Amino acid sequence: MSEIKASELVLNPDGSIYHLNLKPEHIAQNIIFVGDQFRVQEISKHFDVIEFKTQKREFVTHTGTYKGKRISVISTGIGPDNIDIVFNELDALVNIDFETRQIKQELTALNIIRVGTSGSLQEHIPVGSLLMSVAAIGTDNMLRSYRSEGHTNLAMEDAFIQHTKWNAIKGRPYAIEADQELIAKFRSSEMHEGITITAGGFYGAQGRVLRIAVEDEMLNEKIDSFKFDTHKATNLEMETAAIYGLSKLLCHHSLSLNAIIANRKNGTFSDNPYETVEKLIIYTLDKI
Ligand SMILES: O=P(O)(O)O[C@H]1O[C@H](CO)[C@@H](O)[C@H]1O
Ligand SMILES: O=c1cc[nH]c(=O)[nH]1
Repeated sequence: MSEIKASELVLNPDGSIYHLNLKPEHIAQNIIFVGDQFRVQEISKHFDVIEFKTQKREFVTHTGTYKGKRISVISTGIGPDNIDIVFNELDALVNIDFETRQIKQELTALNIIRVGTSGSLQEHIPVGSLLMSVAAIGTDNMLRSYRSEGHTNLAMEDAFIQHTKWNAIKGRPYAIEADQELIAKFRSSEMHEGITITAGGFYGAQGRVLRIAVEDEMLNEKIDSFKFDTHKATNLEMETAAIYGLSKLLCHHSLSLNAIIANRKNGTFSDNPYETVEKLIIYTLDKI
């Protein structure tokens, strides 16, 4: 096997991976992703001990233990393009030997839980709710750079395209399920469940109009009435489908949990988003 070149697997002078600034020994097998870098400390403040901290750009990592369980919390920043960076670098940390620059014979699967914020599309899921993404549909195209055939749910993609009369100029949405064992572990009566729509932007891509007209002004209403099997499309955010897609391609286990801070149906935004995020953090740490 030929070695992966310096231009492809980029390491810093100290041997850490390029953007995340991490070496293999710095990360746990259980990982929590957050978007906002300041949310990392809101999670690690609950740890018994923090053994390691680092930051480069928006990528902050704290590794420690919570009730004896080793966990790393990593901020991804905003959007699927950032997930591409974080996911590939995390996978390299566990599955590529940095000395030989070869893929390891024995691969490690990470458990990744996203603790994110999101906007609900449904009247019955108000701000302040918690929601688990049982599946996600990405409208951002990030996964389409990879050979994703055979990994995505074609039937769900087709149903979504048909239901929304999706304009092909925006690319083909990709649909992926969450890890079934993690769904079972995190399920409870406190948690709504639904299909999350991951957008490549906060404004036009989520149907928000300030000064520029959107390509399809009815899109959110069409998404709001989309149902596949037993689940409805419930919420919009910017990372989940990308996480599920790369997890599937690289054989990791992922689940995305959402603190609902906006309700697009009735036009409301939470007065106290941090309270809902804190509720989700406690919920996650107690189940992980
Ligand atoms: O709160 P985080 O985790 O960043 O998640 C949501 O908030 C950001 C937009 O404000 C996007 O990243 C979206 O997915
Ligand atoms: O509406 C929302 C709220 C949070 N994050 C998003 O991406 N969209």
